[in-house]
Amino acid sequence: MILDLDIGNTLSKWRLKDVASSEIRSRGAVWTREEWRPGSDIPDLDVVSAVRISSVARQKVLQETVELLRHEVGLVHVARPVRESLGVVNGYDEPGRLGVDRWLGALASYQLAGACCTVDCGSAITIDFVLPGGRHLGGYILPGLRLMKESLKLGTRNVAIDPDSEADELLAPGRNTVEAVNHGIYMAAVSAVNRIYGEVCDREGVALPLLLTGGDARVVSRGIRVPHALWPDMVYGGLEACFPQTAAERAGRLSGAPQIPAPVSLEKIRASLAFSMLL
Ligand SMILES: Nc1ncnc2c1ncn2[C@@H]1O[C@H](COP(=O)(O)OP(=O)(O)O)[C@@H](O)[C@H]1O
Ligand SMILES: CC(C)(COP(=O)(O)O)[C@@H](O)C(=O)NCCC(=O)O
Ligand SMILES: [K+]
Repeated sequence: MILDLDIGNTLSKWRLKDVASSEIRSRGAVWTREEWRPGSDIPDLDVVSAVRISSVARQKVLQETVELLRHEVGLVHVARPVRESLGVVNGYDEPGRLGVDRWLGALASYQLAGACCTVDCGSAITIDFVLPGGRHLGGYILPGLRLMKESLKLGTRNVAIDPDSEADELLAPGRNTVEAVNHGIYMAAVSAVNRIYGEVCDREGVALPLLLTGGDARVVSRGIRVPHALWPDMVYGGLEACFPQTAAERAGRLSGAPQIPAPVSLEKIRASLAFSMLL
């Protein structure tokens, strides 16, 4: 089995993948701030022959995790952002400073769609762009839904936005504090994604495929006006692309990869941008 780890600022996600069949056997998540120890929440390491890690948590979390795993597993791959990989050229002035989750998401999406806007809705919401040809432009970082809510300190942090709510409901004026906060931050997040996507496509003169991932991707998706795909395993896809272990991975097939809907035309993107600027 391959153990894939995606350690974010809030949750450490894991999944076990069968080397022979390339199937995902199990998955789970633990809070990152709690010490990460194999146990009831974590799979049995006896069956693991290789580990692949993406981590944006404190250095210490990664160090401890790697130390622990090296004792038990022969092969431990830790992903790092680099200047160029798999046809993508990192847009950061200092490539090593780009969050590795952003880098892996961009690599996976570029492999799948040839060019992309990737949106990772986790503790932070990150938006990255890769042009046809592989130039990563850099991106945007804003607080995620949960962080925005916590920063208001209105005692609403434990009331999550129901991911099944309709966008129309979430965009209506709130009639109590929880609603007002939830709808406010929702509006902030989806407006930013819609606007940034439109601005960058306009600027670069290309309608890019749009892909979403992260714990809040489903709910953010409801407010995105243009065609897009949800890919919960996008960061894992980057690990597969960087450190292929199975026959399917070596052939470039990324697990759980979605169908990518054709983006709307650049003319439409520009028209909607012009309209929003009138308001
Ligand atoms: N069951 C859940 N437990 C915790 N957070 C969740 C859950 N479902 C959705 N979320 C949302 O997902 C976010 C975490 O998403 P994730 O992509 O795992 O973030 P990160 O990679 O930063 O750890 C939380 O901030 C929260 O808003
Ligand atoms: C921006 C992030 C905090 C997002 O992390 P996440 O929300 O997935 O936990 C992470 O990608 C990170 O630490 N990046 C380093 C800074 C940068 O990308 O510029
Ligand atoms: K994120």
